[in-house]
Amino acid sequence: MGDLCPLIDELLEALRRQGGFAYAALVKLAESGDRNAAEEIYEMSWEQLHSGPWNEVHSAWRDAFSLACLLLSNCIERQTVDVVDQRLKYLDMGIIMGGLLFRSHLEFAVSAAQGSRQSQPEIRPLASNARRDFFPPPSEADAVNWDEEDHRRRLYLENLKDLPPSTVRQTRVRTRFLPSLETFAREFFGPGQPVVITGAMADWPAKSRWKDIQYLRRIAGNRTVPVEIGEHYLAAGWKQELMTVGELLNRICSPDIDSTNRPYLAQYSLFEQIPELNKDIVVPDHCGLGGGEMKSINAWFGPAGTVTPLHQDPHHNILAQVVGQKYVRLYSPSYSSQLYPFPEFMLRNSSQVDLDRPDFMKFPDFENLRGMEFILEEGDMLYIPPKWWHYVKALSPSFSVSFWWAVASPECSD
Ligand SMILES: O=C(O)CCC(=O)C(=O)O
Ligand SMILES: [Fe+2]
Repeated sequence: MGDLCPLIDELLEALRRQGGFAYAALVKLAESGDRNAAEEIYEMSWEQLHSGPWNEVHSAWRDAFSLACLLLSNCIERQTVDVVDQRLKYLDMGIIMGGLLFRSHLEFAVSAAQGSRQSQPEIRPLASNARRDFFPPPSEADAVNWDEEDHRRRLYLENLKDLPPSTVRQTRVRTRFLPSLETFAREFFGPGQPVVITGAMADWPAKSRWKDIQYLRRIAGNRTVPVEIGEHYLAAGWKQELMTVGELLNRICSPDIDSTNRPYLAQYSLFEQIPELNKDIVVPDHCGLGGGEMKSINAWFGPAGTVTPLHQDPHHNILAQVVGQKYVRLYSPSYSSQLYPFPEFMLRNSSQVDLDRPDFMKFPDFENLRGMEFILEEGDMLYIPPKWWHYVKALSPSFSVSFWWAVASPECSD
């Protein structure tokens, strides 16, 4: 723990400046490094982390939480049966909820813990009802032509009943097979028009690897991640839970999923936490356009039926559909007032209109609004320009990756 000392001193100084009772406990911890002190800090910082809005939690408390996780993971007795799993649990908690001060120590400890597993047998047995490959290839017999002009945009009959109703015929999105960067920039990026890019994911290792449950279990099965539970983030009863990827896979394969317990690993920086999965994806060249910077690369992984309600984001977005299919509805930002954004500041980028159960009495301007609707197929990339409203529903178990980037102009700096 020698190299931790300067960082602990830095943390102590930050907390001392903040004042409060934690300082004394941390001094004790720094001096003793014993388990009781680590537990004390864990509990104190956990309480602070949950004491108010996330962005108001002082960063020193997040760092204190990371440190406690790091120390506690080190305290797991070697004789413990699932010592690696328990260590990883603490380390992942530190990575997910903690600050950045001890991040590299946490990551190093993850590698060390995993290295020590080499000789141990494979993780957990599959749930009895789980199929090995839970993404069976679509059968032609189940498919209907979705659009006369575009036979590839098919819809699976069994899912038709679950799609959001439309009162007007929505328009199609434009589709391009492997457009050059120049074409993409001129026709879509520049004018701010969405497009489905096909054929651009052939070199993604993820395309074959992520269909295999055993692969995901092997790489990430015992890693803890934050999972959303419920219909969607605006619905009553929605919550977040920490669980391992193994547990998430069991739930995705379970026949008992309904809107109250549907899990969704949504908008999560999985590839920072698990760099091995990062090797399976390829950052699209498009994300360099505009000379700006990558804002975030997020995973979206869940069973059929996950919904992301109608909302807009401030960044350029390439949503890459790695496994499965998703139904997408898009509306231009020029229709924002007809989409009735929530008045509350925190929700102002979400529409009050529930696309699955639209209330035309309450939101009359929405009734005849024309958007785009289509199926995002496996291997497709959807470009969503900044501020375009989007609603997304998975039609099968699905794994997508979003790339958000900003251009080097004041309009998108946040
Ligand atoms: O795939 C989803 O469920 C939503 C994706 C999304 O909202 C985004 O990439 O910004
Ligand atoms: Fe979004």
